[in-house]
Amino acid sequence: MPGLDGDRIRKRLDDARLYLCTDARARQGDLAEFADAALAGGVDIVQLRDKTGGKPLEAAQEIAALEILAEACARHGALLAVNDRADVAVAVDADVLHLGQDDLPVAVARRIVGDDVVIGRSTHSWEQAAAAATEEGVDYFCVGPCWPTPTKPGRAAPGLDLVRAVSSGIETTRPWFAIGGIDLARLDDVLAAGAERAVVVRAITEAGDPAEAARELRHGLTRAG
Ligand SMILES: Cc1ncc(COP(=O)(O)OP(=O)(O)O)c(N)n1
Ligand SMILES: Cc1nc(C(=O)O)sc1CCOP(=O)(O)O
Ligand SMILES: [Mg+2]
Repeated sequence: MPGLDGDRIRKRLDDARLYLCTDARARQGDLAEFADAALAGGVDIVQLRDKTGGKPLEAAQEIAALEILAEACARHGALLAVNDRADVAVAVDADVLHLGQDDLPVAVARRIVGDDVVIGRSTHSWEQAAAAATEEGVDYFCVGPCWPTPTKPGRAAPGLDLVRAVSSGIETTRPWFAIGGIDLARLDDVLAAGAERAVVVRAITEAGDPAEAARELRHGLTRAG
């Protein structure tokens, strides 16, 4: 929720279970309606991630879409996340900035966004996850892909083996999320591997009923603790 201080954002991050990444271009004008539905279903964090056709959004389009998502997140008490760009996160007063291994270094991003934005990191190996669990400036990390996914073509999947290894072998107070190929049918396997939080794209963006899809996923995650 834009306007929260870092402590409150970190508390909400701790409580978060279901994280949605959504595009904007493919939604053809229904971004607000779609976001409201997903949030009503129980999504805790919404990230704008639009790489349709392999091309990121232009900054002006990205900010316009983020303003729509910011209003929806404010209506539902959810956190707004920006992907990749620290300048855009500042521009829209986002709660969260998500960085991959090839994005801005965390220390550089932290200097740009300050302490009241939480920073997340993608990880795809034990070494990267162990680093994200301790690196200064990182608030949460993601582990995956759990399965190969068309949403991130070319990204080799370490699979649930990595989720199991992180769950049993990395002691951290930082929240971490499983990602990649997760849907309702696979959720029990993700939970059994030791994850308590999940990031999804298609499981909600491609659902006929995004509110119901989010509700079922959130229910599964809540049941697991
Ligand atoms: C919550 C979340 N987790 C992972 C990613 C992937 O980040 P990255 O590896 O930088 O790839 P792109 O999404 O930027 O293509 C993410 N965006 N969000
Ligand atoms: C954006 C992204 N990052 C990943 C990672 O492993 O870091 S997997 C992924 C795509 C996840 O999409 P879906 O839920 O549609 O499979
Ligand atoms: Mg990235």
